[in-house]
Amino acid sequence: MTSLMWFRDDLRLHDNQALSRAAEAAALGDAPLVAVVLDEPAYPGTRPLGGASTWWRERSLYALARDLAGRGVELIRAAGDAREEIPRLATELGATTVTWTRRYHGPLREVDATVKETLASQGITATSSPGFTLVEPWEVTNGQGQPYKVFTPFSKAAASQVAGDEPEGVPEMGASASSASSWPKPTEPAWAASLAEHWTPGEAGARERLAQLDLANYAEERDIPALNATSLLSPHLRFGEVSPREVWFAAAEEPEAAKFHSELLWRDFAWHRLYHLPNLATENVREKFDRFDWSWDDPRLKDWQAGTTGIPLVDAGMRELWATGYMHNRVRMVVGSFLTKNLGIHWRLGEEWFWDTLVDADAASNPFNWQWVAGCGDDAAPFFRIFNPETQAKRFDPDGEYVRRWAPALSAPPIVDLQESRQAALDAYAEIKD
Ligand SMILES: Cc1cc2nc3c(=O)[nH]c(=O)nc-3n(C[C@H](O)[C@H](O)[C@H](O)COP(=O)(O)OP(=O)(O)OC[C@H]3O[C@@H](n4cnc5c(N)ncnc54)[C@H](O)[C@@H]3O)c2cc1C
Repeated sequence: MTSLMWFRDDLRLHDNQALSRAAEAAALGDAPLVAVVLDEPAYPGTRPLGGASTWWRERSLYALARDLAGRGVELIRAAGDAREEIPRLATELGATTVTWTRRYHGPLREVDATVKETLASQGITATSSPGFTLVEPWEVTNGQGQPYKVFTPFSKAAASQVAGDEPEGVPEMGASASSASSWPKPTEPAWAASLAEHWTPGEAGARERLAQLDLANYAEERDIPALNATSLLSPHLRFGEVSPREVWFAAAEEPEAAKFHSELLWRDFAWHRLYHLPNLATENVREKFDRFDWSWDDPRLKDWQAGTTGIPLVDAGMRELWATGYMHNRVRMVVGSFLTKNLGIHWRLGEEWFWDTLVDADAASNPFNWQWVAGCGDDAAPFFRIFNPETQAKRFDPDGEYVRRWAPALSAPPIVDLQESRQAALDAYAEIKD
């Protein structure tokens, strides 16, 4: 008789509703609580984690295994298709219940539904809990019962539903003694050495960031990339090392929480859209963009990736990304606009590079924001809004501090003329405009 907790993108002990339910089931049945993580294959319609995310996950799992061992709970690691592995493990461990936090991408929902059915056929109860988003994606609908396509009405409806109940603490897990974790320490690939200087993956690192949350100047300074004015919580939220609900409540204590709450709701909106559009990473939301003449084989993609375009703000952003696995949001918009409009390269190639290199790469926020920048998403920036990187630099990095930090010496001349390429993009758009 065992209660099995299956950890996925919820690598935390605090405010983990699934873990609390699993611990309750263990206490009720006077049974041990056992935890498992599964290295799953890429199912059709999903893709393997990128390099930076894999780096992060390994460290986060190491931290989780230690935290659980400190409470006497073993974290088991297994690999394979969840539809076979979870029922097999549950039987092997004599589990009567299996508990997990819900995931919202269509192909994974199908996997989870099959796991649930198979467990039920074996007489094992499967329980799923919310917690990855602030509100369940299907619970926010407009007056006609339809999903939202526009952020502002979505955010109003979602904000009114954010649960009023306080985040939960760490559940009592019933074990009398802590044990040493035998989880192997992850090896540090040479390419990732600089990532380790910037981040502490795992719940302790997430809680430290949360404790530092200071929103006093957030609304005015969040767009200035040289300042550390944003929370830097995105990778911690991506891996569920802190719950969005806990972040929401912590922010509510701060002055001027509204702007920050609205950013958290953008995350929920991206998941709302992915829930309803499972092919968000591969298909233009607005179909007329299927006729747009984006390039798939422009050699300048390599300059963009390497931060050698000769455009200072773009190069600084791409180098920040390579060095840290992160890029400031304002600069993400600038490099995205530059790639898709000035260089005319397909947004999917930019999205794939971000997928591989961002520590916060997530299946909803990344394609959603790329489609937003490229102009082909719902509620996207209009295509003709082409960011001029020089004007953006004057406005948001007036002293050049951010550019000096990441791209102090620029050798190459610009690979594209900003004015000419802007006009070419507008002309290409006129062809598909209707
Ligand atoms: C082209 C592009 C790609 C992006 N890819 C990702 C991605 O893969 N993963 C990701 O988490 N964010 C992505 N973003 C959104 C945003 O850039 C990051 O969430 C933000 O920079 C994270 O920094 P922070 O935690 O300090 O943000 P804060 O300003 O402190 O915001 C708090 C939280 O709100 C959420 N948030 C803020 N802005 C957005 C947004 N535009 N969309 C969705 N959620 C948001 C994040 O969870 C963030 O941690 C992308 C933006 C662009 C323009």
